[in-house]
Order: sequence, then structure tokens, then C-alpha cells
Amino acid sequence: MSENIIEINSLTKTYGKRRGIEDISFSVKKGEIFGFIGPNGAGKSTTIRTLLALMHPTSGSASIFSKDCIREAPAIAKDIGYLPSETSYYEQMTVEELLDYAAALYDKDCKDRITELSKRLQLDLKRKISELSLGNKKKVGIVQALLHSPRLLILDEPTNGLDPLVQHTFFEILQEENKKGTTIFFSSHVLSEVQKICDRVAIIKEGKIINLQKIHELNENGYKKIELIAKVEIPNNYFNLVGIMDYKQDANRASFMYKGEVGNILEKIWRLQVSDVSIEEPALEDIFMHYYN
Ligand SMILES: Nc1ncnc2c1ncn2[C@@H]1O[C@H](COP(=O)(O)OP(=O)(O)OP(=O)(O)O)[C@@H](O)[C@H]1O
Repeated sequence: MSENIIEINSLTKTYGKRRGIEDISFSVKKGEIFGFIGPNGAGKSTTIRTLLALMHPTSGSASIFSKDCIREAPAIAKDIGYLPSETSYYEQMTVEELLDYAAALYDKDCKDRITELSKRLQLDLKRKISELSLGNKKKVGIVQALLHSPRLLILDEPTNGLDPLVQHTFFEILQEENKKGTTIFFSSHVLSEVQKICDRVAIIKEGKIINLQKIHELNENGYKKIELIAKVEIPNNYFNLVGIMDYKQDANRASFMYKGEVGNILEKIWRLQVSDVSIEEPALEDIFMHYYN
């Protein structure tokens, strides 16, 4: 059996009377890229902050590297790289000063790593933090999380604010780290990015884990969301096909979810003579609706 890097047992955190997370249990194996997805307010950050001992659980427990997250937090911390969803830095420092300051927490020389990562992410080390855009601040957070080559990376909404090219480079870096043996815990509300990179995914909704699946299984179950505008009014029952759900039509416009042979639906659309069509991955909420209602 492969070793568990993270183990969460019946973890619950309430904020006074408000729900944070309720009775969460799952584990992340060594070498996995594990996705943690859920809509805003589902409890992702609460789970992560509890794992990092930034807050104490109301009940239950969790361990990282087989050490208790709360009692042995300092010993765990040196082998973790954490990228918070929102970062706040000393605005007057330069990027380099800030990263050197972060690196000093570890018993390692991180200089070359800082230079290499900054180059790849096109992050200017000489700029002041206060001058950086949201995306560039995110890059600082990424370098800070990676500079000591941690055994476990915990990333909370890591791609917020990154443009697609930088996001691509970031994913390449993550995959390289993963090949070297780093386990990655990747929290996001964007299913499509989790699908690109993760092996398994836990889905959290209203504080509870509602599903845990291998990504390829999630893909195989996958619905596409289709919207189209036809040149003429769409005949009644035109889209009466197996695999269509949630069908909505207004004269010559239609939107629906489709699961099945892509060729069949494309042929049907093609015959209709459309002036516009979009076929997309459904939003996380749509998937929740169809899997769990
Ligand atoms: N400090 C706090 N005080 C009170 N309630 C809180 C606090 N932090 C979070 N919550 C509540 O706990 C629940 C889970 O929030 P959490 O931030 O963990 O969700 P999330 O999945 O990370 O969402 P997001 O993607 O919006 O950050 C929400 O209902 C939120 O309102």
C-alpha cells in the first residue's frame, strides 16, 4: 500500500454557529496530484487552514507525514510549501528581499531555485512588492511556496490572476516537481483546471465531501454544455436525443447538457444550420446538479 502524505479523520470546524466543514475524511497518497474542488464558501480554505494549524479543528484530527497537524505543526511546516488564496506581503520590500527572507526560514540554500523559478515565471526580482499586479504577486507566492523544494505543496486557488501563458508554465513546473516526488494538494473552484493536472479529486459542497473520484472517471461521466443559435426556429422535439438533459429553448436559441457520442450531436447541430454554437465543459455547479441531485 502506498504511503499517505495527508490523512484527514472526521475533521469538523465551526465558526460559532456557522458551518465551516463537517466530518471530513479522506487521504492523499504520496506522489499524487490531488484536486480539492468546490464552489465558493464550500470549505476548501477552512480545510487547508486547519491542516496547516492556522486554526484548530472543533473536532476530529488530521496528520501530514504521519504527524499530527496541530501538535507537530512546526516539524511538518519545513517540508510544506503553501500558497494561500490571498497573499499579503511587506509592500516596501523588493521581490528578492521578500523571497530571501522567506528562504531564511529553511536550512537550505534556495538562491539558485529562486533565480530559476523567477526566470521561468518572468518575475522581476528587483521590483517592489507594492508595484506588482495581482498576477505578479501570485507569482511571488508560487516561488515562495516552491523555493525550498518541499515534499508537499498545498495550493489554495493558485491560478487566480495568472494569464493563460503563465498558467501553462506554472502547470509545467508543478508536473516537474511531481515527477521528482512532490505530492500536490490543489484546491480550486475551476473543474477544468483540476481536470488538466490532477490524478484524483475530492468534491466539497456545503462543508461536506460529496464525492471522491479518479479524474479519468469524472471525465468519462462528463457532460458537455451546448448553446446554439439556429438560422430558423428550432422544430419541436428536434433535440429529443438520448443523453440530453436540462433542455431549454427560446425560438431559434437552445441550450442543454449532453452526454454521449460527440459525433451524433454534432451531426444534429450541423443539420440545423446554426449561426453560432458553443460547446463547453459544464460549470462545476452544473456537474454537481447532475451527479448529486
Ligand atoms: N473567519 C470566519 N468566520 C466565520 N465564518 C467563516 C470564516 N471563514 C470561513 N467562514 C465560513 O465557512 C464556510 C467555508 O468557507 P471557506 O472560506 O473555507 O470556503 P472556500 O471553499 O475556501 O471558499 P472560497 O473559494 O470562497 O474561498 C463559509 O460559509 C464561510 O462563510
